Amino acid sequence: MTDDTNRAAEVLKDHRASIDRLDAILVYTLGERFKHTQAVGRLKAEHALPPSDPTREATQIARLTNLADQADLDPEFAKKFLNFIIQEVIHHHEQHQS
Ligand SMILES: C=C(O[C@@H]1C=C(C(=O)O)C=C[C@H]1O)C(=O)O
Repeated sequence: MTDDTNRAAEVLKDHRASIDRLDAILVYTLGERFKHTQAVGRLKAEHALPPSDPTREATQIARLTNLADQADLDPEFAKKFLNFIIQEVIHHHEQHQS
């Protein structure tokens, strides 16, 4: 291996260590978010509220799109990602009500 290749391997290792830490943050963050949404689901079931709230979702999408812009994250990706999570939450809420 050349010095150049060795340096590249070190840089790659450092990036991957950061990626692993960030992935852990994402997983723990999602775990905490789902704890709250499950509590919301129980509350909605107890009070006969609908599983989804399109007005709240639209507010969140607008907020996240704006944050994504500031964070150099593709806003379309941020939107798709949040929608994906929200659909899972709504599915949980439907299960609470059945
Ligand atoms: C968590 C809620 O339920 C649903 C899920 C949402 C979410 O995951 O952020 C937002 C709105 C609702 O469609 C809520 O009403 O706040």
